[in-house]
Amino acid sequence: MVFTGAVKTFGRAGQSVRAVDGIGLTVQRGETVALLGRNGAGKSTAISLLLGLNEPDDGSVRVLDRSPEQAVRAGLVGAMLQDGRPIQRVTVRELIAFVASTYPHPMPITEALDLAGVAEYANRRIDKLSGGQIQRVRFAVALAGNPELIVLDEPTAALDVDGRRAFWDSMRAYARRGNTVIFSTHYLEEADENADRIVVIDRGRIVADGSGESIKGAAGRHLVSFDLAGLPTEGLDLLPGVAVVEVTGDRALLHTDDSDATVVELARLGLIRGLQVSPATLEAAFLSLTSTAAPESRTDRKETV
Ligand SMILES: Nc1ncnc2c1ncn2[C@@H]1O[C@H](COP(=O)(O)OP(=O)(O)OP(=O)(O)O)[C@@H](O)[C@H]1O
Repeated sequence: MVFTGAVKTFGRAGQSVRAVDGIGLTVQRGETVALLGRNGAGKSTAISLLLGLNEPDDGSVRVLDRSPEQAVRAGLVGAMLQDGRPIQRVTVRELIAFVASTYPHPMPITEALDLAGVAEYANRRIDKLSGGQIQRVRFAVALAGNPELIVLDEPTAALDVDGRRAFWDSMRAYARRGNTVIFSTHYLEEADENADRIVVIDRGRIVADGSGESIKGAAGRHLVSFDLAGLPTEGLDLLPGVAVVEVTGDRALLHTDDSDATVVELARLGLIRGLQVSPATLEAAFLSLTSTAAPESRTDRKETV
C-alpha cells in the first residue's frame, strides 16, 4: 500500500480544508499499522482514499499494485468503517454467507465466524446482539471476502474494555496469518498495544512514523510539573528547553528537551512547589509531536501491500 504525495481537499476555494495534505506512506505486507490522530486529523479521509471511496486531488494511492477500486473489487481489501450497521433481521451466519457469496474467493464461512469470534452466536439474529457483538459481526463481514488487507476506521469506538480486548484478539489472529491491518484510533495505548507501527497524523500530514518506543524516543522530552500556587503562566514557554506548556487547574506541566536546564531556571524563580520530573509518556510524546508538526514521510520500504 503506497500513498505518494496524496492530497484531498474538501470545500470550495476560500473555505477549503486540506483533509489530507501530502501524505507519503508505504506499508509492507504483514504489517499492522495504526493511524493515530485527533478528531479531524485526516485519518478517515486517508482511509477513504485507500478504499477508493474518494479520489486524491493530487498524488496517488496504490493498493497491492493496483488502484484502490481494483483491489477492493478483487476482494483483496476488507473494510470496517465508522458508520454502517449490518442488516438486522437475519442471523449472523446468513449475513456472512451472503457477503461471502459476493466475492470471488471468499473465506470459508465457519473460518470467518471463528476468526471474528462470532461463532457462538452465529445462529442469532443481528437485531438481538449487543453493540460489542455487532462490532465483531462487522469484523466478520470485513473478513468474508478473504482479504489480504483489512482497513478499520476506529473499530473499537463505543466498545467497553472487554469488548475491546475481544476485538483486538480477533484482529491479531487475522494479522498472524501474514495479513496486513491498517486501523485508525484516537487511543495511544491501543495503537501501542496492537500495532507494529504507529503513524501519527495531524492536520492531514504525517508527523511521526515508527514503533511506540521510537515515537516516545523521537519526542525525547521529559515532563516537569509543579504547583503554580496562583502564579501567572505567561512566559513558561520561554524557559530553557521548554517546548510545550500545559496547565491543568493549578498545576503546570512543561514538556522539555532539557529537564536539567528547565529545573535550574524554575528553582531560580522559586517555582519548585510540588516539583516532579518524569520521562515522556506516549501521551506526552503525541502532544509534543502534534504541536510542533514537522511533516515526515516514509517510502523507502521494499515489499509493499
Ligand atoms: N466530506 C467532507 N466534506 C467537507 N469536509 C470534510 C469532509 N470529510 C472530512 N472533512 C474535513 O476534513 C478534515 C479531516 O476529517 P477526517 O474525518 O478525515 O478526520 P479524522 O482524523 O478521521 O477525524 P475523526 O477522528 O473525528 O474521525 C476535518 O476538518 C473534516 O471536517
